[in-house]
This record gives sequence, C-alpha cells and structure tokens, in this order.
Amino acid sequence: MRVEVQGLGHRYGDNPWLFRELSAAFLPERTYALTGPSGSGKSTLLSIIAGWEAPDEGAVNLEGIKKVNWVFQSPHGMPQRSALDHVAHPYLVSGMTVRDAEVAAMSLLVSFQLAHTAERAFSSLSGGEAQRLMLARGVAADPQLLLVDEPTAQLDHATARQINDIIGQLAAGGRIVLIATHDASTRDACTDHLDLTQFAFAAERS
Ligand SMILES: Nc1ncnc2c1ncn2[C@@H]1O[C@H](COP(=O)(O)OP(=O)(O)OP(=O)(O)O)[C@@H](O)[C@H]1O
Repeated sequence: MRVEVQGLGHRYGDNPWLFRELSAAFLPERTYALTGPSGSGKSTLLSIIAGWEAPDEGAVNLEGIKKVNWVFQSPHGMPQRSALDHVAHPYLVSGMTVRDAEVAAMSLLVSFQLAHTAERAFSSLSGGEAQRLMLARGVAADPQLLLVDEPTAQLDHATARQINDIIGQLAAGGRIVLIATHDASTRDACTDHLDLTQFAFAAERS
C-alpha cells in the first residue's frame, strides 16, 4: 500500500503555478507534515490526492487504498449528540452491533485522551477536545489514507500540544496520514516532512 504523486503541477485558471514537478511517495504507519506558507497549495495538494481536484500536470497513484477520509480544519459535529456517539457512528455504519461499536469507540476515546468527554454533548467540548474528537472519528472510519487539514490552526499553543500528542496514533495499524500544517510543533510531531516551498521554486523557474 502506498500513495505516490508524480510530476504534479497545479494552478487555478490563469493564476501563477502553485507548484510544479512535485513527486513524492507516502507510506503506511507514517505521518507526513505538508508545510509551506499560507497560499502555497497545501490544501490543494490534499484535494488533488483525495481526487476532488484534477491536477494540471502529473498523476496520483493510490495503490491499495480503498477508503480515504478527510478531517477538516474546523470541527463540525452534532451539537446535542455525545462524544461517544460521534466516534461510535462510523463503527455502526461498518456493521458493528451497538454494544461493540460503543466499546470500540470508548477505546479510541481513551487513546485520544477523551475518555472524560464520552457522555458530554459535542457543543460542550473545548476547541482542542472537539478537534481530537474529529480525529478519533476519522480513525474510527478506518481509512487507509487519512488527510488532515490544519488541525491546530485555530488553537492556542497549549491546546495545540494536546493535538500533537496524539498525532502518532493516527497512523497506527498501517494507515498513511498526511497533515497540512504551518505549525512547527505539529510538523515536529509527524514522522516525515514535505515542504512545498521547493516545488513553488520549480514553478517560479517555469
Ligand atoms: N478553487 C479555487 N479557485 C481559485 N483559487 C483557489 C481555489 N482554491 C484555492 N485557491 C487559491 O490557491 C492558493 C493556494 O490555496 P491553498 O488553500 O491550497 O493553500 P494553503 O497552503 O493550504 O493555504 P493556507 O495555509 O492559508 O490554508 C491560494 O492563493 C488560494 O486562494
């Protein structure tokens, strides 16, 4: 299983190229920080890999990937439903019984340091808790490829640390994880780092 991008280049309409000649391989059990200044194309690269956006140049090969999941920058949940419900839902969808889904969800809440929130309504969670819950739900859906867009962008330093503490767990079980971020501490929590700046230079030369 691997994700490979070859010679990717993208621009929106007549705007300048965001990046060109972007080739990289992403492997299981690893978390990749995609970094670069605001506007460098981090979210665009995630969209291209997810298949939402067609690249102007190059190709994406998702080898052995059956399911892709995306965790967005701002946590969105069902205000009145509990944290446990949010994480149990993907298990229920996969066909588990209610009891098994709740046991599996509780175990994920524990490893994402959210056990104390299990019975609380989503609307009562702090920003950091809500973001960790979205990550736990993303993992519960059991994708082979997890795309995460700026998980710490809206959080203060201390809260961002709570997210960074659980980043290592996102790739458990052989998952490939790509995280767009401009937070240095989030980058350091990842196992690998791809800086888009170098591919912006390739675009400028063209
Ligand atoms: N659908 C679109 N049509 C036109 N321009 C777009 C579109 N989506 C993004 N852009 C532009 O492309 C550039 C790259 O956007 P993108 O969101 O990929 O960057 P980013 O590195 O993720 O930025 P940030 O760190 O601010 O989230 C930006 O200038 C953005 O305004």
